This record gives sequence, structure tokens and C-alpha cells, in this order.
Amino acid sequence: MHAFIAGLPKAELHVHHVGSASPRIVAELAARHPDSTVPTDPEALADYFTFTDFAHFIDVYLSVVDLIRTPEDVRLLTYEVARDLARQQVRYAELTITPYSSTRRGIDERAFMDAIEDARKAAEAEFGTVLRWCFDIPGEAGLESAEVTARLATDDRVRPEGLISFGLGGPEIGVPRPQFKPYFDRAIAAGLRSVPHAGETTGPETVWDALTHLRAERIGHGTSSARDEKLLAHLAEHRIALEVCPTSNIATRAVRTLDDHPVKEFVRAGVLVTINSDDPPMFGTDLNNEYAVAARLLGLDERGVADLAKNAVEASFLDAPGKARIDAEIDTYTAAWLSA
Ligand SMILES: O=C(O)c1cccc(C(=O)CC[C@H]2O[C@@H](n3cnc4c(=O)[nH]cnc43)[C@H](O)[C@@H]2O)c1
Ligand SMILES: [Zn+2]
Repeated sequence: MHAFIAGLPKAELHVHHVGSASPRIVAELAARHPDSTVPTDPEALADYFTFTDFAHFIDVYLSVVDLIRTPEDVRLLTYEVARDLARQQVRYAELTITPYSSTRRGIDERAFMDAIEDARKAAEAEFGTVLRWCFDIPGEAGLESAEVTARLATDDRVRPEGLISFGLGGPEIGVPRPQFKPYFDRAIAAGLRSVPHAGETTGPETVWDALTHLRAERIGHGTSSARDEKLLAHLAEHRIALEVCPTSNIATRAVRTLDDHPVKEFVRAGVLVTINSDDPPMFGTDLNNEYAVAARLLGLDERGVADLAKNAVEASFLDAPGKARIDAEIDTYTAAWLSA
């Protein structure tokens, strides 16, 4: 199964830019900025990436954000993230980027956009992996961060070509979703798709809020949806996909153990489940491992895993020919594997 998954063409819909910095990239950035407190030795880094709860995870996440100080850091990170995705046969990824965190720390906004776009184009040409951006509001940073993110996402003079969606991340407790409605309205009016995190660390009412107020088309995590049958039925009926990230939920202690993960409930209820890695090096995982975890939790064979990969293609914001191309690749690969 591991070998099958490793070669399977895939789409990744929920993966964070800074959260994808590999130990090698963290070490390289730390060498560029030696005053940082982030450890560079891989063993110390593994300890550093062990979280007591979600709030601790965010503190550590922001310490890695602090390592990214120049447009060249942004370009390096983005290009290397694409390389890691390509190695896992990821053909298409929607990468969540938090421009507010970088511009607030002094990176010029146009230089930031040029850096991600330059890396996106190079990655597509060199690795064949297509990247698209989701700009997310770091909700806990307040409405100023929402205003900046909405402006950067909608102002034609700065908004990057690869931007397709608008999100909301960070802690959920004490950060009600409805307050972000005007910013999502602006983003949606500008043609962006709505993909907020919801129900990761709070209950199903947050997912309802994301659907009602933010017009969510997919939900980041949505873990607590399992506690509300009516919500599950609504998600299933409207084909609103959940971006499930099993190992992330254990690492941030949102879910106790993998066997307690509600992914089985989602599938039972007919919800469109996609499998994702979230912040892979920080959680000691990668997308291939998340598929292996899902295969075990759901009792899937190779065909079942290929269907999961196709769910991600269906729920992606690719156009129809782009979806058909990856679906065909998945079918060809699976047929060849099963007939070998
Ligand atoms: O950048 C700042 O100055 C700042 C100030 C206050 C709060 C924040 C944040 O809350 C940043 C959160 C950051 O976390 C990212 N992220 C990565 N993985 C996850 C996840 O599983 N669930 C929610 N958020 C996540 C998110 O994209 C934000 O960039 C920042
Ligand atoms: Zn996330």
C-alpha cells in the first residue's frame, strides 16, 4: 500500500506555506538569520515540534514565521515546498499562505507576491506541479489582519495571478467566524472561493457559521461536524468537502488518537472526504503518510485509496480539463498497478 500511495498522482488541498518548511529549509533559514531561537538540529527540531495543545502549536508556528524575513526567503521556501510536493507525486496543490504575517514583519507586499509567483512558475516548469494560492486571515490577529488580507487578495495591483481562494486560520476559540463576513464577501465578489478552517478546535456550530456567514465551499478540518448529524447530511447533500488532516488533529491534540478520528463517520454519512497534510514537517508527516493513515482507518484497498485521491480532484478549484487530466492519470496508474 505504501508503494502504491507513493506513486499515486495526487492533489493536496490543505497545506500551509510556512507549515511546510522542511527541517532542511528551517536550517537554511536559521543559518541566514542566526539570532532565531528555532533549533536547526533535526533531533532538537523534532522535540520543538511536539505540541502541548493548539495554542502551543501556533506559538511555535509563529517562531518559524519569524525566520522568513526577505523576499528571497519567501521564494526559497515556496520553491522547496513545491519540490517536496512533486516528490510525492502531487500534481496540483492549493497552498495556504498568510501574507499578513509576512508583510506585518516588514516584507514589502509587491516583493512578497513576486517571490511566490516566481517560485510557482519555476516549480510548474521544473517539477510539473501546479500551485495555486489560498490567502488566509490569521483570525486571532484581529480585523486589521482581515482588512489587509482582503485588500491583498482583491486589489488588482498586488493580487497574484495564482490566487484562487480565501481562508481563515489560527485559533477558533474566542474568534467567532461571523465577524469575517464582510471580508469574505469582498473576496467572493472578486472571484475567490471560500475555504475557511472551522470545527478544528471548536464545535459544529463553527462549521455552520462558516457555511452561513462565510459561504464556505469546503471546510478546513471540520472535525467536530461528526457531532451533528444534520450538519453531516447538509455537507453530504451539497458536496461540501471536508479537508481532513488526521495526523495534524493528533499533533495539536484536537483529537485524542488516530483511532478516535471521525473520518469514518464522515464517509458513513456520505460526506466528500479529502485527505491532506496541513503542516507536514511540524507534524512529522507528509501527504503519502496521511493517505496510508486514511487507508488504515477506513479499511481501504488500492481502489479505495485511488477514489480518495479522486475526491481531492473533485473538490479542488481546478477547471474541468485540469480535473479530467489528473483523474485519467489516477485511473491509468491504478489499472497498471492492479494488473502488474
Ligand atoms: O502573524 C501574526 O502576527 C499573528 C498574530 C496573531 C495570531 C496569528 C495566528 O494565529 C497565525 C496562525 C497561522 O496558523 C496557520 N495554521 C497552520 N496550520 C493551521 C491549522 O491547522 N489550523 C489553523 N491555522 C493553521 C494559519 O494559516 C495562520 O497563518 C498570527
Ligand atoms: Zn490548516
